Amino acid sequence: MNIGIIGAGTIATFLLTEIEKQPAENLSVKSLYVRDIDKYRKLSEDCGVQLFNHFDSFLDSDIDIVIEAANITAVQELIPRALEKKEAAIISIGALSDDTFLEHIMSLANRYNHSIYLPSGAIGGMDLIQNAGALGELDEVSLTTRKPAHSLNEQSLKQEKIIFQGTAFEAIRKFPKNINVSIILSLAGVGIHQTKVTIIADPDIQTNQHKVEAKGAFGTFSSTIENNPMPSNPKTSFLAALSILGTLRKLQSDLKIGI
Ligand SMILES: NC(=O)C1=CN([C@@H]2O[C@H](COP(=O)(O)OP(=O)(O)OC[C@H]3O[C@@H](n4cnc5c(N)ncnc54)[C@H](OP(=O)(O)O)[C@@H]3O)[C@@H](O)[C@H]2O)C=CC1
Ligand SMILES: O=C([O-])CC(=O)C(=O)O
Repeated sequence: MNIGIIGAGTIATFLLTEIEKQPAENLSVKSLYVRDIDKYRKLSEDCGVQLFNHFDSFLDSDIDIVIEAANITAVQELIPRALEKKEAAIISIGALSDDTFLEHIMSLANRYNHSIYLPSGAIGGMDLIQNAGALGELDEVSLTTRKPAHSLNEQSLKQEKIIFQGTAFEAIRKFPKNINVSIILSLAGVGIHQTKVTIIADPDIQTNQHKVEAKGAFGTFSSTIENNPMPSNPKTSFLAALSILGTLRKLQSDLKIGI
Protein backbone atom coordinates (compact mmCIF):
# COMPACT_ATOMS: atom_id res chain seq x y z
CA MET A 1 0.00 0.00 0.00
CA ASN A 2 1.46 3.35 -1.04
CA ILE A 3 1.01 6.14 1.48
CA GLY A 4 0.88 9.91 1.19
CA ILE A 5 1.12 11.96 4.38
CA ILE A 6 -0.17 15.47 4.99
CA GLY A 7 2.41 17.11 7.28
CA ALA A 8 6.03 16.31 8.06
CA GLY A 9 6.19 16.80 11.82
CA THR A 10 6.53 14.39 14.73
CA ILE A 11 3.99 11.73 13.70
CA ALA A 12 4.81 11.95 9.99
CA THR A 13 8.54 11.57 10.64
CA PHE A 14 7.86 8.58 12.90
CA LEU A 15 5.81 6.90 10.16
CA LEU A 16 8.41 7.62 7.50
CA THR A 17 11.22 6.21 9.59
CA GLU A 18 9.44 3.15 10.93
CA ILE A 19 7.74 2.09 7.69
CA GLU A 20 11.06 2.31 5.88
CA LYS A 21 12.56 -0.12 8.42
CA GLN A 22 9.93 -2.80 7.61
CA PRO A 23 10.18 -3.38 3.85
CA ALA A 24 8.50 -6.80 4.13
CA GLU A 25 5.23 -5.21 5.21
CA ASN A 26 4.16 -4.01 1.79
CA LEU A 27 3.76 -0.45 3.09
CA SER A 28 5.63 2.43 1.56
CA VAL A 29 5.50 6.19 2.15
CA LYS A 30 5.78 7.74 -1.30
CA SER A 31 4.66 11.36 -0.93
CA LEU A 32 4.52 14.15 1.64
CA TYR A 33 2.30 17.21 1.33
CA VAL A 34 3.94 20.20 3.07
CA ARG A 35 3.51 23.95 3.07
CA ASP A 36 7.20 24.77 2.86
CA ILE A 37 9.26 22.50 0.60
CA ASP A 38 12.61 24.02 1.66
CA LYS A 39 11.97 23.31 5.34
CA TYR A 40 11.54 19.58 4.69
CA ARG A 41 14.03 19.03 1.84
CA LYS A 42 16.55 17.24 4.05
CA LEU A 43 13.88 14.89 5.47
CA SER A 44 12.76 14.04 1.95
CA GLU A 45 16.32 13.32 0.83
CA ASP A 46 17.10 11.24 3.93
CA CYS A 47 13.92 9.15 3.54
CA GLY A 48 13.67 9.07 -0.24
CA VAL A 49 10.18 10.50 -0.30
CA GLN A 50 8.76 13.07 -2.72
CA LEU A 51 7.61 16.46 -1.43
CA PHE A 52 4.60 18.30 -2.81
CA ASN A 53 3.18 21.72 -2.04
CA HIS A 54 0.48 21.45 -4.67
CA PHE A 55 -2.31 19.31 -3.22
CA ASP A 56 -3.73 17.98 -6.49
CA SER A 57 -0.29 16.84 -7.61
CA PHE A 58 0.16 15.12 -4.23
CA LEU A 59 -3.20 13.35 -4.67
CA ASP A 60 -2.31 12.31 -8.21
CA SER A 61 1.04 10.85 -7.12
CA ASP A 62 1.44 7.08 -6.72
CA ILE A 63 -0.50 6.75 -3.42
CA ASP A 64 -3.45 4.63 -2.29
CA ILE A 65 -4.23 6.35 1.00
CA VAL A 66 -3.80 9.86 2.46
CA ILE A 67 -2.81 10.05 6.12
CA GLU A 68 -3.43 13.39 7.80
CA ALA A 69 -0.76 14.09 10.45
CA ALA A 70 -0.95 17.89 10.54
CA ASN A 71 -3.73 19.71 12.43
CA ILE A 72 -7.47 20.34 12.57
CA THR A 73 -7.38 23.11 9.95
CA ALA A 74 -5.58 20.84 7.49
CA VAL A 75 -8.32 18.22 7.97
CA GLN A 76 -11.01 20.82 7.29
CA GLU A 77 -9.26 22.19 4.21
CA LEU A 78 -7.76 19.10 2.64
CA ILE A 79 -9.61 15.91 3.60
CA PRO A 80 -12.76 16.70 1.54
CA ARG A 81 -10.53 17.07 -1.54
CA ALA A 82 -8.56 13.93 -0.63
CA LEU A 83 -11.72 11.81 -0.38
CA GLU A 84 -12.66 12.52 -3.97
CA LYS A 85 -9.59 10.57 -5.06
CA LYS A 86 -8.27 8.43 -2.19
CA GLU A 87 -8.95 6.65 1.09
CA ALA A 88 -8.07 8.81 4.11
CA ALA A 89 -6.91 8.34 7.69
CA ILE A 90 -7.27 11.23 10.15
CA ILE A 91 -5.40 11.75 13.42
CA SER A 92 -6.45 15.37 14.14
CA ILE A 93 -9.86 13.97 14.99
CA GLY A 94 -10.95 17.19 16.68
CA ALA A 95 -12.02 18.36 13.20
CA LEU A 96 -14.88 15.86 13.39
CA SER A 97 -16.43 17.67 16.36
CA ASP A 98 -18.23 19.82 13.77
CA ASP A 99 -21.35 17.80 12.83
CA THR A 100 -21.81 19.58 9.50
CA PHE A 101 -18.21 18.83 8.51
CA LEU A 102 -18.51 15.22 9.63
CA GLU A 103 -21.68 14.73 7.56
CA HIS A 104 -19.98 16.39 4.59
CA ILE A 105 -16.94 14.11 4.58
CA MET A 106 -19.10 11.03 5.19
CA SER A 107 -21.22 11.89 2.18
CA LEU A 108 -18.07 12.43 0.07
CA ALA A 109 -16.69 9.08 1.24
CA ASN A 110 -19.97 7.46 0.23
CA ARG A 111 -20.14 9.25 -3.13
CA TYR A 112 -16.55 8.42 -4.12
CA ASN A 113 -16.52 4.98 -2.45
CA HIS A 114 -13.58 5.77 -0.17
CA SER A 115 -13.34 4.99 3.54
CA ILE A 116 -12.33 7.33 6.35
CA TYR A 117 -10.13 5.61 8.96
CA LEU A 118 -9.83 6.97 12.49
CA PRO A 119 -6.88 5.45 14.38
CA SER A 120 -7.59 5.26 18.11
CA GLY A 121 -4.70 7.64 18.82
CA ALA A 122 -3.44 8.04 22.37
CA ILE A 123 -6.26 5.99 23.95
CA GLY A 124 -7.74 2.52 23.42
CA GLY A 125 -10.89 0.49 23.95
CA MET A 126 -12.89 2.18 21.18
CA ASP A 127 -14.12 -1.28 20.10
CA LEU A 128 -15.45 -1.89 23.61
CA ILE A 129 -17.17 1.51 23.80
CA GLN A 130 -18.82 0.95 20.41
CA ASN A 131 -19.93 -2.57 21.34
CA ALA A 132 -21.29 -1.41 24.71
CA GLY A 133 -23.45 1.15 22.88
CA ALA A 134 -24.62 -1.22 20.14
CA LEU A 135 -28.21 -1.23 21.52
CA GLY A 136 -28.08 2.42 22.56
CA GLU A 137 -27.73 1.46 26.22
CA LEU A 138 -24.50 3.27 27.00
CA ASP A 139 -25.40 5.79 29.70
CA GLU A 140 -22.22 7.69 30.57
CA VAL A 141 -18.75 8.13 29.12
CA SER A 142 -16.06 10.35 30.60
CA LEU A 143 -12.41 11.16 30.01
CA THR A 144 -9.97 12.51 32.56
CA THR A 145 -6.75 13.69 30.94
CA ARG A 146 -3.69 14.59 32.97
CA LYS A 147 -0.75 16.09 31.13
CA PRO A 148 2.56 17.68 32.15
CA ALA A 149 1.84 21.33 32.96
CA HIS A 150 4.25 22.62 30.30
CA SER A 151 2.33 20.73 27.56
CA LEU A 152 -0.73 22.73 28.51
CA ASN A 153 1.12 26.08 28.66
CA GLU A 154 0.87 26.08 32.47
CA GLN A 155 4.65 26.28 33.11
CA SER A 156 4.29 28.31 36.31
CA LEU A 157 2.11 25.77 38.17
CA LYS A 158 3.57 24.46 41.43
CA GLN A 159 0.86 21.83 41.98
CA GLU A 160 -1.75 20.06 39.89
CA LYS A 161 -4.74 22.07 38.74
CA ILE A 162 -7.98 21.24 36.98
CA ILE A 163 -7.86 23.56 33.99
CA PHE A 164 -11.01 22.36 32.24
CA GLN A 165 -14.26 20.60 33.03
CA GLY A 166 -17.03 20.34 30.47
CA THR A 167 -18.07 18.47 27.34
CA ALA A 168 -15.83 17.09 24.61
CA PHE A 169 -17.33 19.69 22.26
CA GLU A 170 -16.06 22.50 24.51
CA ALA A 171 -12.76 20.78 25.32
CA ILE A 172 -11.51 20.47 21.74
CA ARG A 173 -12.34 24.11 21.07
CA LYS A 174 -10.19 25.20 24.03
CA PHE A 175 -7.38 22.64 23.56
CA PRO A 176 -7.28 21.72 19.86
CA LYS A 177 -3.76 20.24 20.11
CA ASN A 178 -4.27 18.26 23.30
CA ILE A 179 -7.65 16.58 23.44
CA ASN A 180 -8.35 14.95 20.06
CA VAL A 181 -8.81 11.76 22.09
CA SER A 182 -12.06 13.14 23.52
CA ILE A 183 -13.55 13.35 20.04
CA ILE A 184 -12.81 9.78 18.98
CA LEU A 185 -14.21 8.69 22.34
CA SER A 186 -17.35 10.76 21.64
CA LEU A 187 -17.75 9.33 18.16
CA ALA A 188 -17.41 5.79 19.51
CA GLY A 189 -19.74 6.42 22.46
CA VAL A 190 -22.37 8.95 23.46
CA GLY A 191 -21.49 11.98 21.31
CA ILE A 192 -19.60 15.24 21.74
CA HIS A 193 -22.22 16.96 23.91
CA GLN A 194 -22.66 14.03 26.33
CA THR A 195 -19.02 12.98 26.78
CA LYS A 196 -17.64 14.58 29.94
CA VAL A 197 -14.04 15.79 29.94
CA THR A 198 -11.72 16.90 32.73
CA ILE A 199 -8.21 18.19 31.96
CA ILE A 200 -5.59 18.43 34.69
CA ALA A 201 -2.25 20.18 34.33
CA ASP A 202 0.31 18.45 36.54
CA PRO A 203 3.83 19.84 37.05
CA ASP A 204 5.02 16.55 38.60
CA ILE A 205 4.41 14.11 35.75
CA GLN A 206 6.18 13.38 32.47
CA THR A 207 3.54 11.16 30.84
CA ASN A 208 0.26 11.96 29.05
CA GLN A 209 -2.39 10.14 31.08
CA HIS A 210 -5.94 9.42 29.94
CA LYS A 211 -8.57 7.71 32.08
CA VAL A 212 -11.69 6.53 30.22
CA GLU A 213 -14.76 5.54 32.23
CA ALA A 214 -18.07 4.21 30.89
CA LYS A 215 -21.30 2.90 32.36
CA GLY A 216 -24.33 1.24 30.81
CA ALA A 217 -26.42 -1.91 30.47
CA PHE A 218 -23.20 -3.79 29.69
CA GLY A 219 -21.68 -2.98 33.11
CA THR A 220 -18.89 -0.54 33.89
CA PHE A 221 -15.54 0.08 32.23
CA SER A 222 -12.46 1.94 33.32
CA SER A 223 -9.03 2.15 31.72
CA THR A 224 -6.01 4.32 32.30
CA ILE A 225 -3.13 4.81 29.91
CA GLU A 226 0.15 6.47 30.89
CA ASN A 227 1.59 7.51 27.56
CA ASN A 228 5.23 8.26 26.96
CA PRO A 229 5.43 11.48 24.97
CA MET A 230 7.23 11.81 21.64
CA PRO A 231 10.53 13.62 22.32
CA SER A 232 10.07 16.11 19.45
CA ASN A 233 6.53 17.05 20.54
CA PRO A 234 5.71 16.22 24.18
CA LYS A 235 2.03 17.08 23.61
CA THR A 236 1.85 14.04 21.34
CA SER A 237 1.98 10.55 22.81
CA PHE A 238 4.04 7.76 21.27
CA LEU A 239 0.89 5.58 21.16
CA ALA A 240 -0.82 8.10 18.86
CA ALA A 241 1.89 7.57 16.25
CA LEU A 242 1.85 3.80 16.83
CA SER A 243 -1.93 3.75 16.36
CA ILE A 244 -1.59 4.89 12.74
CA LEU A 245 0.87 2.10 12.07
CA GLY A 246 -1.63 -0.25 13.75
CA THR A 247 -4.43 0.96 11.49
CA LEU A 248 -2.32 0.44 8.36
CA ARG A 249 -1.45 -3.08 9.46
CA LYS A 250 -5.09 -3.93 10.23
CA LEU A 251 -6.08 -2.69 6.79
CA GLN A 252 -3.64 -5.12 5.23
CA SER A 253 -4.36 -8.15 7.39
CA ASP A 254 -6.99 -10.77 6.62
CA LEU A 255 -7.45 -11.30 10.36
CA LYS A 256 -9.40 -8.27 11.67
CA ILE A 257 -9.08 -8.22 15.46
CA GLY A 258 -11.60 -6.31 17.55
CA ILE A 259 -13.33 -4.85 14.49
N1 LIG B 1 -5.90 11.56 17.94
C1 LIG B 1 -4.96 11.56 18.87
O1 LIG B 1 -5.00 10.79 19.83
C2 LIG B 1 -3.83 12.50 18.76
C3 LIG B 1 -3.79 13.46 17.77
N2 LIG B 1 -2.71 14.29 17.66
C4 LIG B 1 -2.73 15.29 16.60
O2 LIG B 1 -1.93 14.85 15.53
C5 LIG B 1 -1.53 15.99 14.75
C6 LIG B 1 -0.04 15.85 14.38
O3 LIG B 1 0.72 15.81 15.56
P1 LIG B 1 2.31 16.01 15.52
O4 LIG B 1 2.91 15.24 14.41
O5 LIG B 1 2.79 15.78 16.90
O6 LIG B 1 2.39 17.58 15.18
P2 LIG B 1 3.66 18.43 14.75
O7 LIG B 1 3.36 19.82 15.19
O8 LIG B 1 4.91 17.78 15.14
O9 LIG B 1 3.60 18.39 13.14
C7 LIG B 1 2.57 18.96 12.40
C8 LIG B 1 3.00 18.99 10.94
O10 LIG B 1 1.87 19.38 10.16
C9 LIG B 1 2.29 20.36 9.23
N3 LIG B 1 1.15 21.14 8.79
C10 LIG B 1 0.34 21.96 9.51
N4 LIG B 1 -0.64 22.46 8.74
C11 LIG B 1 -0.44 21.94 7.49
C12 LIG B 1 -1.12 22.08 6.25
N5 LIG B 1 -2.19 22.85 6.12
N6 LIG B 1 -0.63 21.40 5.19
C13 LIG B 1 0.45 20.61 5.29
N7 LIG B 1 1.13 20.44 6.44
C14 LIG B 1 0.69 21.10 7.52
C15 LIG B 1 3.35 21.16 9.97
O11 LIG B 1 4.12 21.84 9.03
P3 LIG B 1 4.74 23.33 9.17
O12 LIG B 1 6.19 23.09 9.42
O13 LIG B 1 4.44 23.94 7.85
O14 LIG B 1 4.02 24.00 10.32
C16 LIG B 1 4.10 20.01 10.63
O15 LIG B 1 4.99 19.41 9.69
C17 LIG B 1 -1.86 17.22 15.60
O16 LIG B 1 -3.06 17.79 15.15
C18 LIG B 1 -2.10 16.62 16.99
O17 LIG B 1 -2.96 17.41 17.78
C19 LIG B 1 -1.62 14.17 18.48
C20 LIG B 1 -1.63 13.24 19.47
C21 LIG B 1 -2.75 12.37 19.74
O1 LIG C 1 -1.21 12.49 22.62
C1 LIG C 1 -2.03 12.56 23.55
O2 LIG C 1 -1.83 12.06 24.68
C2 LIG C 1 -3.37 13.18 23.34
C3 LIG C 1 -3.40 14.34 22.48
O3 LIG C 1 -2.46 15.08 22.32
C4 LIG C 1 -4.65 14.61 21.78
O4 LIG C 1 -5.63 13.87 21.99
O5 LIG C 1 -4.71 15.58 21.02
